[in-house]
Amino acid sequence: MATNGWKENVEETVRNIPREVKQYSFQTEPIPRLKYNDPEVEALIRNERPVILTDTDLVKSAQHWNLDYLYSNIGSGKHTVYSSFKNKFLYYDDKKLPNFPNLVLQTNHEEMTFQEFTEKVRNHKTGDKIYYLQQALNDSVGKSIVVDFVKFNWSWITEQQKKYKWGALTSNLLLVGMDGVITPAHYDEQQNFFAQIGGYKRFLLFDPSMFECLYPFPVYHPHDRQSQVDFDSPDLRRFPKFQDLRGYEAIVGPGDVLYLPIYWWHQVESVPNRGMTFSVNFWYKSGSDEKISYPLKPQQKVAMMRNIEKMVTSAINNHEEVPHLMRTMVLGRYT
Ligand SMILES: O=C(O)CCC(=O)C(=O)O
Ligand SMILES: [Fe+2]
Repeated sequence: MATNGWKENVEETVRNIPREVKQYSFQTEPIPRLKYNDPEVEALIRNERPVILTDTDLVKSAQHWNLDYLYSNIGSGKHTVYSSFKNKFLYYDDKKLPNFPNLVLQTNHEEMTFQEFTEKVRNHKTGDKIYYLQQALNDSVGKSIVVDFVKFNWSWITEQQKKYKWGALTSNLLLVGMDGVITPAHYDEQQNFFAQIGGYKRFLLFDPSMFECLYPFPVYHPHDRQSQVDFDSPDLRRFPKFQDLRGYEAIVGPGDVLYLPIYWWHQVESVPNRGMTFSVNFWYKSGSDEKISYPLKPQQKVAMMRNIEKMVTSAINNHEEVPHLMRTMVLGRYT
C-alpha cells in the first residue's frame, strides 16, 4: 500500500526497513502509518500513542530544502553544529557540565555559518569528524526560508494543538545530519510533531513504562533524560532489565510526520548509505494538567520521579551525596 511521500515510487522500498540498519537485542513492532484524516488517528494521539501521518503537507513548502538551497538561502547567521569522530551524538546539557568537571564527552558543539558547515560536509573524508547541525529556526534566517516557513501547514498543526489541548509551540528545531548520524535513546518533556523533509530516519520508540529498562542518567547529570545503556554493547550486569526492553520502530521519509508523544523514549538513526537527512520538529508544551485520575500513567510517574530527584538534589545541596542518600532510603527497606 503506497502512501504518498514526495518521491513515492523510487523510495517506497526504503520505508519498509532496509536491513542495512543495525540489529539490536530487543524486539520491535511497527509504528502505525496512517493518512492524516484517517479516523483512527485521533484516538492514537489522544492516548499519547505514536503514529506516522502521511499527507499532512505540514512542511511541503520546504520540500526543496537541501544542502545547496540552504547554503544559498539560509543567510550568514551562526548555527549550532555538533561534531564527533563517532556517529553517535549523545546529548548533554551545558548547564549541568560544571557538576561533572571530569566527564569525557564524545561530541562537541560550535557555532558556525551554514556555509562553513557545508564546507565540512563536502570535504569530509573517511576518518574525519562527522557533523550534525541542530538549530532552532529563528528570525535570523534569509527571506526565502522565512517564506517557506510561513507556508508550513500552520492551520492543520494549530488545529491539532487545540484539539489535544497542548500548550505553546516552543521551537522548531532544524536538523541537518550527515549520512548515518545517530541520536541515542532519550526522552523529551514536550509533545513533538517530527516532520521529515529529506532523507530517511529510523525511529526506535519505547513507551514511558520502559524507564526501568533504559536506566536514564540522574537528573543532575549532563546526560539527564538520556539512557545510560549502550545499545551496541549493553552492560547487562549493571542494566539487567535492558533484557526486558520492547519497542516500536519505523522509517520516516520525505513528507512523513511522526507524532512523538511526550516522555516516549526515542533513538533516531539516519539510515546508513542513504545520504544526508533534513528534518524540522515542532515541540509543544504539554497541556495544563487536567484532573488527576488513578492509577497514574507511566509518564506521570516519570514526571513525579524527576520532581523527587530534583527536590532531593536541591535540598542536600551537593549532588555527590544524592546516590548514598537514595540507596539508604531504598536498599533493604524497599528492596
Ligand atoms: O532527529 C534526531 O536526530 C533527533 C530528534 C529528536 O530527538 C527530537 O526531535 O526530539
Ligand atoms: Fe528528542
